[in-house]
Amino acid sequence: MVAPPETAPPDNDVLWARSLHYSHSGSPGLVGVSVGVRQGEILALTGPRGSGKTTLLRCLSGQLRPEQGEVWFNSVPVHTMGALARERLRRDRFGWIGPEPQLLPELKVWENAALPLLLAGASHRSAKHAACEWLERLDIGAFARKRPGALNRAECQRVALARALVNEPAVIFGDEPTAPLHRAERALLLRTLTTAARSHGITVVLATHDEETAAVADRRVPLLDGRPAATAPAAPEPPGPPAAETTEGQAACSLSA
Ligand SMILES: Nc1ncnc2c1ncn2[C@@H]1O[C@H](COP(=O)(O)OP(=O)(O)OP(=O)(O)O)[C@@H](O)[C@H]1O
Repeated sequence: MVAPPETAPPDNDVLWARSLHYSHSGSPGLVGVSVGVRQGEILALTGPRGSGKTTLLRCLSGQLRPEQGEVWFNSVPVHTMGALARERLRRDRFGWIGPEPQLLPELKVWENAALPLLLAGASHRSAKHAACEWLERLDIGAFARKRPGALNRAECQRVALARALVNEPAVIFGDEPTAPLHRAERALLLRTLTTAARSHGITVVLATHDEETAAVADRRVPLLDGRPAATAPAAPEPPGPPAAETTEGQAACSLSA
């Protein structure tokens, strides 16, 4: 009998990553990040620009293979999978919503929303049915037969959300999903995403530097310079600024932490 690997993830973590390292053409993106995400949890990866949130999200979702470390989805080791298997995993079990909707302009709205199902080989009829149901739930059913060009930015982002939800994924990854939206649109998208996730038991991992977006999460994992913020090396002491500047600097630090 083959002994289970020593590093197998805890049972209640749907995603689990250990000691991830990744560099972009030699410059460090992730430096030893570990994180576990529980079933049904909404987790926010927070931190300033360039702190490694997107790189971590892409490693967790199988888009990037870490140079070192492990990523597990349930009991499946994602870090040892080949490109094709990771592609299938992403298509069948994961949903993705990025800062731009990235809809195909030549396809109708429902076809855009149905893409993961159509690519997985679902019948045209069942894919259309599922896509239209999600578009209705997200209050954009009326646009199903239009092209994306007829929709505004917030409506397009909701189509992207329908596409992320259409295969009822185990995990949705959101990379700054509210970035292109105004305040009211942002709140609506977040409410829609969290309601859909809670009602369908979908786990959500959000990368964001927006406080309002992070506030919907059950838990936050702050990153800094590609590391968990708590373990990032402290910045060198600046040479003694005037008292007023020190106060301002401290306020800026506490906002970005
Ligand atoms: N394709 C790339 N080529 C080179 N360096 C990259 C690339 N992508 C990311 N990096 C670098 O890796 C580090 C982490 O970037 P990453 O995009 O993961 O951070 P982030 O926290 O998501 O930032 P942002 O909010 O700006 O997207 C940064 O220093 C960034 O400049």
